Amino acid sequence: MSKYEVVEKFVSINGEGTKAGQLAVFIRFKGCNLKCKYCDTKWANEQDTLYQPMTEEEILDYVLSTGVKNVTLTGGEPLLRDDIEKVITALAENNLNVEIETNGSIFLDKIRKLHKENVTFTMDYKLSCSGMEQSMNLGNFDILNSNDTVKFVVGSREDLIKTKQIMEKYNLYGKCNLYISPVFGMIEPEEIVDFMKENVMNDVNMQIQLHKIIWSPDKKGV
Ligand SMILES: C[S@@+](CC[C@H](N)C(=O)[O-])C[C@H]1O[C@@H](n2cnc3c(N)ncnc32)[C@H](O)[C@@H]1O
Ligand SMILES: Nc1nc2[nH]cc(C(=O)O)c2c(=O)[nH]1
Ligand code: SF4
Ligand SMILES: [Mg+2]
Repeated sequence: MSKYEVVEKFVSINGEGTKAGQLAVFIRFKGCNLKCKYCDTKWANEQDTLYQPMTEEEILDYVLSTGVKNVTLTGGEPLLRDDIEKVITALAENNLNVEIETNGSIFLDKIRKLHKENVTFTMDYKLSCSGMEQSMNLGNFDILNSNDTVKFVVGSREDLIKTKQIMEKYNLYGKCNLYISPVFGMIEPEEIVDFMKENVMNDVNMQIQLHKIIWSPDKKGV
């Protein structure tokens, strides 16, 4: 049985997305194929970062031991491993709500074809401030459904303008949950609200990462 490189596992309040404010178990996997300029988890992607090798069974046992029904697979980039579907299937078959935080560069078709209703994507669309926009797999917009989320992490007005353009170009309003999130400390949340009001952006959610308010913004394990 293959082992997955888990850099941290913890229970916290989900600070982001449609389940923000709810308890969730986090499994953070090592390594990423992108290098977003703003990444708040760079440490998880360094070659020499320590990790706990865990089988899918050990991951499942840990999640079940917490009694928490929401689980977020994140990283780093959780979908880097070809066999990650074994972890996803094991969790989904135990009636857990499985959220996959993914960076938008990996085609989601294979995981969607598992046909698990309780597996949802929270997919970033990387904007200019990340420096990774060219890595986006635009085919994913045809795969996402109303249970999924596209998250736009914005660091500037330019990013906000592009966000609106992408939402319109790919007709995302009403198709899936839409979230705009500030790059922490890089843009005032008020600027996002003003932009949403200026453009009457109905059906869009503005978020602030709750865990960076509850704890110190760079605290691990929360
Ligand atoms: C650390 S990433 C891991 C999952 C995946 N690699 C991705 O980027 O979606 C989890 C989420 O944190 C967001 N994030 C990373 N650094 C951030 C920052 N400095 N401010 C706000 N959000 C940030 C990412 O955009 C992503 O939505
Ligand atoms: N509390 C908390 N909620 C989160 N939601 C998504 C996270 C992530 O890093 O993917 C995250 C995180 O790092 N902490
Ligand atoms: S894709 Fe996610 S983990 Fe990778 S560098 Fe960007 S924010 Fe960090
Ligand atoms: Mg995080």
